[in-house]
Amino acid sequence: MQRIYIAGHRGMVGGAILRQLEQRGGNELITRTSAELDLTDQAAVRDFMAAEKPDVVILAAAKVGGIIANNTYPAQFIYENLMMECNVIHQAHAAGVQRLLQLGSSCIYPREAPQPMAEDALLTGTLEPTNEPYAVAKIAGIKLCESYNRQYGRDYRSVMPTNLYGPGDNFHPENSHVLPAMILRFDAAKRAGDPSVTIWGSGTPMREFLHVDDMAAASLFVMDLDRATYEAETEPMLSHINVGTGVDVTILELARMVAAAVGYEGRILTDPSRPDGAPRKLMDVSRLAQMGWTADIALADGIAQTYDWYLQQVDTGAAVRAK
Ligand SMILES: NC(=O)C1=CN([C@@H]2O[C@H](COP(=O)(O)OP(=O)(O)OC[C@H]3O[C@@H](n4cnc5c(N)ncnc54)[C@H](OP(=O)(O)O)[C@@H]3O)[C@@H](O)[C@H]2O)C=CC1
Ligand SMILES: C[C@H]1O[C@H](OP(=O)(O)OP(=O)(O)OC[C@H]2O[C@@H](n3cnc4c(=O)[nH]c(N)nc43)[C@H](O)[C@@H]2O)[C@@H](O)[C@@H](O)C1=O
Repeated sequence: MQRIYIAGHRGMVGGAILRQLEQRGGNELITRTSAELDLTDQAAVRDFMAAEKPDVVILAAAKVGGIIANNTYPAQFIYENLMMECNVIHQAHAAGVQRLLQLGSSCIYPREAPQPMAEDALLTGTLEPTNEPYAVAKIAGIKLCESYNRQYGRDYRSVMPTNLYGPGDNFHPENSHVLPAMILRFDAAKRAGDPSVTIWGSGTPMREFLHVDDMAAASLFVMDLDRATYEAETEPMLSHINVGTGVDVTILELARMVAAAVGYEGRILTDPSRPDGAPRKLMDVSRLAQMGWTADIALADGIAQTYDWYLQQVDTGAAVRAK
């Protein structure tokens, strides 16, 4: 039995990891909401780690949002993420935690990185400006883990997810990521009988989408690897692993898929006044595949399942997260 602290257990990814660990059974799971433990508060995190002394920490808490949120609140994205990473990683070390898994993001890679983007593309070029502050914080997270491993012999691992979606996502009209925003907008247009739906940007950027249940499974797969296997695959100085499907679509293709899942038959218009962001960010997932993990949930199935979940929330009057 291990005592596992899941930071961010009410979020989309943390929630999925919590569900899978609960299904497994056999471990003691430790959780705190942000109201109970603000991870940007160094003293509070120090006291928590010292009192709880978990065996394993999973860092799935972060300041998260789509392209407009990243571009509108850059100070919050860099400050809160750096603080959470520094506090959780350093105080875990100070409390003797030997294994930690943290989540980064595919936006750590340069805007013009060769596609698909392999782990060693890190720090080889200029970042996408719309999310540079968030990406810098996520790169710092990788380097924190690498540094504690090098200096103190810790076993701190980093997974770099592609764009994620699924139950528990944030359905805010401005601040969310593209997939929940489209579900919200196409569903509302269908209900209102609107003749068209407008999506942001040119519709030409390409994105890769991974269902959150696959992401949770991949996170636990990486967390469970024995140290020799993990280090053989990551090399001592390269402590992060890409997680994705290896397949991407254009934003316009995505819009057509969401419209089909929702049953919306009107026109799809684009809005060039909104930013496109990175032209493409397809993950090279060969390392993780070599270790034995590949994604399971096809995008069309995942969208249909997420839309069912969304309708169930709306129909039962349960709150859909929108922040
Ligand atoms: N969603 C995506 O498309 C992608 C996500 N990621 C990464 O995956 C991880 C999880 O993201 P996701 O689940 O989508 O994010 P969510 O926004 O769904 O969840 C984030 C969680 O972090 C917690 N949190 C935020 N600030 C604080 C704080 N100051 N103190 C304590 N807890 C805090 C919140 O806790 P509470 O609910 O208690 O307030 C929240 O539940 C993040 O590292 C993110 O960067 C990477 C790539 C893509
Ligand atoms: C996960 C990732 O998420 C962010 O990066 P992003 O991939 O650009 O994220 P996004 O989901 O917001 O947009 C994807 C694409 O879709 C287009 N798009 C169309 N219509 C809507 C729309 O209605 N909403 C949104 N948000 N985008 C739309 C949008 O213009 C863009 O071309 C990062 O900041 C970074 O934080 C990060 O790690």
